[in-house]
Amino acid sequence: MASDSGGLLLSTEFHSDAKTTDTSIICRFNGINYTVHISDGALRFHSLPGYTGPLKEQEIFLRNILSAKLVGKNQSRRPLFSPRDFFSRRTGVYDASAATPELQLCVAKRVGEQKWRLKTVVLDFESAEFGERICADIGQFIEGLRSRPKRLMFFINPISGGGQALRLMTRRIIPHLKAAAMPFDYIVTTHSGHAREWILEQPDIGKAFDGLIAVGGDGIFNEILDGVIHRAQDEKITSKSDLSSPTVRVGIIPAGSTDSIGCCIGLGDPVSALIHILLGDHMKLDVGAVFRVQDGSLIKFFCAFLGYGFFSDTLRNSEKHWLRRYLGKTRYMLAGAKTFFLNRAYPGYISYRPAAEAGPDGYPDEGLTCRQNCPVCSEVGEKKSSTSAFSFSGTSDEEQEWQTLDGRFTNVIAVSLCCKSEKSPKGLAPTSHCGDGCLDLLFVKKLGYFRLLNYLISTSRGIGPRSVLGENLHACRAYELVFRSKKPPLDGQLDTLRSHPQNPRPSGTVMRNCARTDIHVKIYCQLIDIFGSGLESS
Ligand SMILES: Nc1ncnc2c1ncn2[C@@H]1O[C@H](COP(=O)(O)OP(=O)(O)OP(=O)(O)O)[C@@H](O)[C@H]1O
Repeated sequence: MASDSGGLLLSTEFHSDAKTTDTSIICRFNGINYTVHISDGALRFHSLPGYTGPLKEQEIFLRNILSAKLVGKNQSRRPLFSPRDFFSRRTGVYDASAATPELQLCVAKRVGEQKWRLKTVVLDFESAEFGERICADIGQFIEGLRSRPKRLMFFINPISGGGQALRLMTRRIIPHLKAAAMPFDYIVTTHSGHAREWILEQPDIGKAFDGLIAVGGDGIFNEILDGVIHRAQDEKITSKSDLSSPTVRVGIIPAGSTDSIGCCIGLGDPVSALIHILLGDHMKLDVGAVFRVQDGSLIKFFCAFLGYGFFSDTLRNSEKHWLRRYLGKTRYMLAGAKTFFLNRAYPGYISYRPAAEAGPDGYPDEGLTCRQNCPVCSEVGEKKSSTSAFSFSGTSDEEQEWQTLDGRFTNVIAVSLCCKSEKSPKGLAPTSHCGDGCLDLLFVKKLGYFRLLNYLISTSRGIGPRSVLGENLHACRAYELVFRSKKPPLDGQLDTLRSHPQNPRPSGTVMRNCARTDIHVKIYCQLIDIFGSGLESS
């Protein structure tokens, strides 16, 4: 997992030319004269003798510089973010004949928790030659950063978040991309499934782009996810498949109504999410897959949440087109109120293969949460890269005993991330990890109105589900799950399971296409590489 906290420099890839670094180059920075040189991957400024102010030494980490350009001093004094820079009247072109050029650096800066912004730093040099040398060294360093994307493709869902995605793209994202000199293409989707179709049709997507970025909510991101995973496989995907990881990275700029995936990996703020993409920060994510039990065929991939019962009924009710287009986030409140008053419970016959290292009673309600450079995910990642037998299950040990459970459930959820959002600050499963190769399963048995309300309020206040639900909650961490809504002929044995066409319709965003089908859910450990660096430790 690559990450950058604040202004820390992480790279040692730069080997500056000794002649350049040893020479004293004098520049003016924030009105103060400094000698400047590059060492240990940073531009270092030392004030000249006689300076008595507080800013005797300063540094800018090269790792955080996104672009560097020389402009003639009298040609452009505008900051890089002036909207005028992005239209044809742009005039900031370096003129070698200008006697005193200035170097404009576009620098990523952490300005708060999970918040990054681009700043323009202007350095005035005594001579054009000095400016050119520093600019060339910075350019060479940036070129050498292999994790930095060179070209990006954006998919903008015009209906995400009640129509905010397009506005966000034109007003904030494109100006920042231009400031960072990042080449990009974009598609404004015209229909559901557009992004996925486009990805599947492209001959060499991994060569053309270093990242495919969703601008919208979790739905458009899942389309991209589905497209890139299908592209990476040579054969048809079934429940027996061991999937290859896509070569192209994916990303998300949150502009949807809930943006759960973005929130779980520290990308709740759109501009900060873009800056992580531009810096090339990336991490691995588990991906869940839903198969038909009957024939093992793939129904869908998911990256955060799979549900049956309360949350999925709410999502399904909120998916009505006109609600989505005009009501944005409010639609979840209306749909939630309707689901609450109906207070349905559904039968479920469940088998699951528990994860080896689950807590004392099978599930760690309190414990280590997934953060930047998470030790749990790193350990699993190392195991994955060193063991050829390692498949989806987080371990090469396939001998885990299957467990069974049945009853009537108000809510059944399987998550691969903590599923944080504005409505649930700690998430539906606060201790879930992004890349541990496990599903967190939460089975909420039938609840009365009072307990249901209590559960919903506590979720929105960040209180763990176990303390509220007690014995009404069965929670566990598992590698795979079989869910049936009608009693199976033989419990716990995958080979003998049959589908039941007369089953009630399962609900939820992921399950809605698999009406009347028994499902087999598997988690694929660290299958995709996503731009982002994880939640910062608070
Ligand atoms: N042009 C389009 N017209 C209609 N639907 C689209 C279009 N482009 C994409 N979609 C579909 O819209 C659905 C919802 O989109 P998305 O999740 O991005 O927004 P949202 O619902 O506002 O956000 P969230 O999922 O965070 O609540 C997705 O399933 C996607 O396939």
